[in-house]
Amino acid sequence: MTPSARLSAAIEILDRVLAGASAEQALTNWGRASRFAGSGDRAAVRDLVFEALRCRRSFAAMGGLGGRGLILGGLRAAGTDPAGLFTGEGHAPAPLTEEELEPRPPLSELEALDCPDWLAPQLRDSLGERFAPVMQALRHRAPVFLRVNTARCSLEEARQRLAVEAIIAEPHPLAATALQVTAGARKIHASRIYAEGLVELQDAASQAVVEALPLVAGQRVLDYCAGGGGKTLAMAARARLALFAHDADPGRMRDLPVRAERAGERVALLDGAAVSRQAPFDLVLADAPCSGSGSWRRAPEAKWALTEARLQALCALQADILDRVAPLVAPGGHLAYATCSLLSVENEAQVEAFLVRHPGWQRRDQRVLTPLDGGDGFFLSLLAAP
Ligand SMILES: C[S@@+](CC[C@H](N)C(=O)[O-])C[C@H]1O[C@@H](n2cnc3c(N)ncnc32)[C@H](O)[C@@H]1O
Repeated sequence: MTPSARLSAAIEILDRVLAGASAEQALTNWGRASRFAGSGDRAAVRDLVFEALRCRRSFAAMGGLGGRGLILGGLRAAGTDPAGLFTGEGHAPAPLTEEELEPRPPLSELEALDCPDWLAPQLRDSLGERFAPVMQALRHRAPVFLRVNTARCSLEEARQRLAVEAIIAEPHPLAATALQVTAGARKIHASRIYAEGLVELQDAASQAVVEALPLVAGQRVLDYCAGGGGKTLAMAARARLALFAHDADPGRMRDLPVRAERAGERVALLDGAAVSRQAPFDLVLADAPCSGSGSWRRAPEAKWALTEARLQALCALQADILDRVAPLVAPGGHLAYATCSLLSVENEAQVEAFLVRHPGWQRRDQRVLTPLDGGDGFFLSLLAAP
């Protein structure tokens, strides 16, 4: 595909996303219908689509809010003259209209930061002086991290084995298990070391959260919002635990048994009734559903889909989950509350309110990570039961 044809493909996909399709689904559908596109084309189109979604507000201000406008705005933001690519020849987008050629006003601060107006006060309050740098960081592609299963393989051994398959990775200070992949990331899924369960794709901040948990061999541990089980498996690699996983949507844990087997671990999946039967636990991790604001680099659509009503509903759900898991913790045990949110209303405020509702509980540790630390934004509060 020519560079212009890739732009046309991205425009078509973005139009579908703006009409309500998920980016992943729209990219998959386009890929299936475009057998002519090679792997380089697919990767380039994917990058164009995700960049436009991360920078949706600024690109729209520079080009217009539609697939064509976003791609146009993205070219202008990069200092590329769109006229050379929007030629109308072959599969290129049509030439610019007179309206598209009209000068645009300079970007406002929030436009330039790709920040929704309604959320800016909360993000400013939550992040303080880190507000602008964090919002800037969220406009760029997230790094790729691997978690090395250090129960079975050292970081250096993993690094060398990856290098043999042309995957270049370096240790990262956020977590002792983390390798940041600097080249060859697309080869990871097909690599032998991945098939053997010695490495998993996992953000470094997620790894740091698990590293901060007081896990000791022999403990009974419940991952209450397990999802795909990224943190469940990271906990399994830290110590020999009796490990249980639950999720309100059991379908999300579908791949967990296979992933656990690949890692050489055992995890018992529990439905709601089984959770009560198996309680109490020495540690319950509640990696709660949240705005996802810490991971907007990876899932940029979530930034534009979030509304005030949705945020309120998420906060109510988080409080409900905290109240449900508290009685599952053994006396003196721990409840670890985590979110990938940057908003204090989902983090510190949620924990403060829990401590008021549950006298006797004590906060033992609390950490806030932002993309400025290298990985996704994450919050962890470790609470000790009376
Ligand atoms: C942030 S995700 C978990 C990610 C996962 N821990 C990981 O590391 O891959 C939150 C999960 O909470 C689940 N969830 C939502 N409401 C819940 C509830 N009331 N009880 C338990 N899980 C819930 C969602 O289905 C979702 O899988």
